[in-house]
Amino acid sequence: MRIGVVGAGYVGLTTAACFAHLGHQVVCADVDESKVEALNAGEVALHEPGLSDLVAEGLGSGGLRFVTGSRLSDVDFTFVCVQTPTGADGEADLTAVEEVLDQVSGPAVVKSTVPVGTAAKHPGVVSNPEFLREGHAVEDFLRPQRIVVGAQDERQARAVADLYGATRAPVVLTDTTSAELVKYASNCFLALKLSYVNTLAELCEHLDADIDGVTEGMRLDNRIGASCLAPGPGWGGSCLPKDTLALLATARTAGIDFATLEAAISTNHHQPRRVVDRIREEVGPLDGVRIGLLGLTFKAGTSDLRDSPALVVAGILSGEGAVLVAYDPCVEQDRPGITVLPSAVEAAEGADVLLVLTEWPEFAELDWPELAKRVRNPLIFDTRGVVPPGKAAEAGFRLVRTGR
Ligand SMILES: NC(=O)C1=CN([C@@H]2O[C@H](COP(=O)(O)OP(=O)(O)OC[C@H]3O[C@@H](n4cnc5c(N)ncnc54)[C@H](O)[C@@H]3O)[C@@H](O)[C@H]2O)C=CC1
Ligand SMILES: O=C(O)[C@H]1O[C@H](OP(=O)(O)OP(=O)(O)OC[C@H]2O[C@@H](n3ccc(=O)[nH]c3=O)[C@H](O)[C@@H]2O)[C@H](O)[C@@H](O)[C@@H]1O
Repeated sequence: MRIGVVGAGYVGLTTAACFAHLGHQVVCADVDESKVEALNAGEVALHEPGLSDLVAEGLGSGGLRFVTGSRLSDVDFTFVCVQTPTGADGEADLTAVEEVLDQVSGPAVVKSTVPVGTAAKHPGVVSNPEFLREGHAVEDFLRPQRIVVGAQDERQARAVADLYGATRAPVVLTDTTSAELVKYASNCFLALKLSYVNTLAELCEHLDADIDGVTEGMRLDNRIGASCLAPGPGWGGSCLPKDTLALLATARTAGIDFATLEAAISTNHHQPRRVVDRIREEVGPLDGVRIGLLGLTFKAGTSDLRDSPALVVAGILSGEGAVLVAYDPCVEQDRPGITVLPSAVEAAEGADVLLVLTEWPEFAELDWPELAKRVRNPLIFDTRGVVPPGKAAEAGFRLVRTGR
């Protein structure tokens, strides 16, 4: 099939490259001219395993090309993959989506996360929400756990589902409104789980229990499931925060009191402050205290800093006068109030505290004796549970772990 994709961000570029890999003829448009130029030269700025290879494969075979703009012609389907940031009152801002939909001539398929009821306002528009995780975008697209397609008639829905043919995932065909709600319902459920576990971690600290043991016992129950049970400095990223606010706004408009979702959001706001409070309890006032941050991205496996809880924690620390340096395997540029250094050892130089904010696996393998030589005070706060307690203790560090 001839597939058009509008938007070459995380979702659009992955969609375009993967559909080309599945044998379709794909053209991907973006308004960002420099992005399009780089992509046509095979340069992929996103840190996504396998994505550069698929883009190179598509460009090489002629099955994938990039153009500047929003309007595509001579395609069988146009996938809309532009951003939907938080707008007024928490609702998703549909400016970019509406702009693209106004220009599509043939069948349009919305992959962007849009408020429930959006597709129904546009005759013939199909909803096909995307569930990929950053850092696993290609893997999740090619081996999805499900494909959800909402359409006004079943034949149209089936035609869109068939585009994924080779992925053999379970397919849910439904109406557009339900498909749009599946997306928000899923992201918000993950947020509920994460806020629940972050509060459990806080409780563990007061009860002298160990969150790792607690979640190990929970995750063996299939009904609970194994994912989203690792506590951290709060959930972030470009989607969970905006999608929780958007569903809450939808519920408010419908006159529904979505108390569990509201609680998940307010619990999350409390997490960065909790990290800072715990550090202050240990070291006293933070003015002039040098802190070596390990990790800045919103989670491991991505270079994405959008809505990163690590940056929220850093902002509070900096507001209290702490001096911040950082190391992150995927971040090179300084951030406001944070000097970014090229290695963990350099971030440890002269530090009063080391603070782990992202669960990069390499943080489990750091040269602890070398770090211990560099710091001024051998104290580590680990909000992600990645630092091996035995090795840290052997090197002379005192380790404080969230939820333990
Ligand atoms: N990032 C993720 O992991 C996931 C995101 N989503 C949803 O997918 C949508 C897109 O998200 P991302 O890919 O992260 O966004 P992004 O911000 O990375 O990419 C959006 C792209 O669209 C382009 N664009 C904007 N307006 C345009 C227009 N009128 N014509 C052509 N191009 C235009 C931008 O230049 C940008 O390159 C959002 O609704 C998001 O909620 C859904 C699942 C996963
Ligand atoms: O709509 C979206 O954009 C996507 O949002 C999330 O994907 P993503 O934002 O890539 O991140 P997750 O891996 O879900 O993590 C979200 C946040 O929760 C945190 N988290 C996750 C898991 C966990 O056990 N503990 C934990 O603190 C992460 O550090 C991160 O800050 C969903 O997992 C995807 O299914 C969805 O498609």
